Amino acid sequence: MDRLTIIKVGGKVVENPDSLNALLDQFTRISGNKILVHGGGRTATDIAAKLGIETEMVDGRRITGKEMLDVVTMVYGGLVNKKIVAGLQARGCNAIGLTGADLNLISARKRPVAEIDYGFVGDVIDVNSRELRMMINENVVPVVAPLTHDEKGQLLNTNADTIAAELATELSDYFSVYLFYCFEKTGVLLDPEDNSSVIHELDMQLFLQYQNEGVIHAGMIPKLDNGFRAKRNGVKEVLITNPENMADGRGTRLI
Ligand SMILES: Nc1ncnc2c1ncn2[C@@H]1O[C@H](COP(=O)(O)OP(=O)(O)O)[C@@H](O)[C@H]1O
Ligand SMILES: CC(=O)N[C@@H](CCC(=O)OP(=O)(O)O)C(=O)O
Repeated sequence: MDRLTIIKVGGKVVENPDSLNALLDQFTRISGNKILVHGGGRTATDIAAKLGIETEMVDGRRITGKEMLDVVTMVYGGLVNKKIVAGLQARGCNAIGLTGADLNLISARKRPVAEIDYGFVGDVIDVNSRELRMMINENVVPVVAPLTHDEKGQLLNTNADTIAAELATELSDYFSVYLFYCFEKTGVLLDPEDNSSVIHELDMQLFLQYQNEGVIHAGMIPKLDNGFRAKRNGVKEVLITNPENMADGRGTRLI
């Protein structure tokens, strides 16, 4: 099977022009089939605040009311996605920006209300990769925003780490998929303040242990849950890394 590299880039890298440029430089250098999935949570929070809309996160997921859904649609589907596409085109990389609604790429259902009402947050039901594969085979580079739809006209907000894991899993029927979660630190760290304390290999048992000890917390927990799920479901390699180290395969490898 041919290799496919999927890079997911997080909000802290995206919001800073220098780190975004570094990421786009590295991404352009990756040879062969590739997809970029982006977040942008921090940009959405900033723009929502400017509009007087408060952000509330629960377990790394944004409570997405009607107004917040409009903000994330504009920020992820518009501002962030198109900035990245233009940046890649400037580097000679023939990118196309997509949400999960485009080409019916990712359908989802609104998360049922339990103890918490997440609002317009979508849990992925299906990934339709047919047209995506046609594009990849034509050397077009998809840039995917963290928005899904319910096939009845409702857009939904879905975590970008989840989008990357779902795409990687679906595409592993057709490609040998390498999934890189790229964020602002060098990998999963023993000490979150020390970039030299990278855990080079992480298995499920160690993940649970570090989670219990509080070494791994916050946004890193859902990221690793997604990464391990992708690995269990056929993705060849999952690496947690940063823009500088991703090309060399340095960071935390899930085993
Ligand atoms: N052990 C750890 N190593 C590295 N980061 C960690 C760790 N535990 C918690 N984190 C936190 O997880 C965050 C990454 O998760 P998140 O903000 O969701 O990333 P992204 O921007 O890619 O969506 C880091 O910014 C860091 O604060
Ligand atoms: C449901 C949900 O939480 N969606 C995320 C989607 C963006 C995202 O995941 O961005 P990062 O990768 O930058 O964190 C959010 O709105 O924050």
